[in-house]
Amino acid sequence: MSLWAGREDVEPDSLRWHQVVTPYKRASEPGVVLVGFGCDAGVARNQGRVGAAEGPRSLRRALAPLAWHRRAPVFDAGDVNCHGNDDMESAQARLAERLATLLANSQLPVALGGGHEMAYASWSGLTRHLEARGERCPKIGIVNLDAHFDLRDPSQVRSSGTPFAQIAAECEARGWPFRYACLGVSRANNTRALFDRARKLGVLIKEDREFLPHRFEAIQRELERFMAHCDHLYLTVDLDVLPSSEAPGVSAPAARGVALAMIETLIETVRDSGKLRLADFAELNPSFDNDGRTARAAARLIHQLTLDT
Ligand SMILES: N=CN[C@@H](CCC(=O)O)C(=O)O
Repeated sequence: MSLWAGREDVEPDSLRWHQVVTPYKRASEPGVVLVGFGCDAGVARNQGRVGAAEGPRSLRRALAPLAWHRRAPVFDAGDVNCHGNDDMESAQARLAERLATLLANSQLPVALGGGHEMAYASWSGLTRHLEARGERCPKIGIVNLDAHFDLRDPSQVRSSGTPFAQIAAECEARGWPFRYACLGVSRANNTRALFDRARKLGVLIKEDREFLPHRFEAIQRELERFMAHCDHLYLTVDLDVLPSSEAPGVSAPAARGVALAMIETLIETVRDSGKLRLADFAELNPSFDNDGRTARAAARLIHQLTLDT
């Protein structure tokens, strides 16, 4: 909680996040709950640049000074931390458990990463919650804003590059539909094998180069059609979807990426669907974050996602 500090304005109605965020308690009224995932074991296993374990602290620092425009509260439920490479699966299980509990308490969890291996934990938490509620075959839509499919074959090693392949396999085992939209993917950074797997799995694919001003409305309509066929939405944002000029602090900076302005609009579209159950923001690596640009961009996106006015 010590990270929630900063400037205080004397004028009335001038609150900032750090003055409003309070520790989460089981009896807290419904609101947004932040949970950190201090883990980059998945990035290490995926041979990426480690450092994302420090992401949650940096994200809280970037959120703290932002102006407060919400009506409903925001709580901080602390961090789930990973203790070394061999602890990744256990950390994912702990995060899943915490998210399921928050969902059961009518909260909107927003998880702060951490490597993108957190996606498997987020989906597992939502699944656990829906199963406990007796939903037999929920249509969960995953909206992933990402330069990468993260559909690598998990049979050898599970990592930040495998969560959606793990989720697809679990959906198949349960007889559930796998509804996955990957928006912003880079052809140059995903092999043919990954594109083939994505096509076989029926993934809604939008490449980074399709995000042009005159095509953007059509992409939004496609996203709306995708969401219309889902009961519940899980939004996951890998910050490497942004251009490296806007997000240098990630494991794999994007040469092209999708502009923050467009990503923000997509996030608002998901927010306004009425179906959003949880969200996460992955891969922030403060060691490479010149001038805190990536943390600021992520904080702005979280701010927009959680606006309730
Ligand atoms: N979550 C990121 N996944 C990317 C990472 C690529 C990289 O670090 O170079 C992937 O597996 O392709």
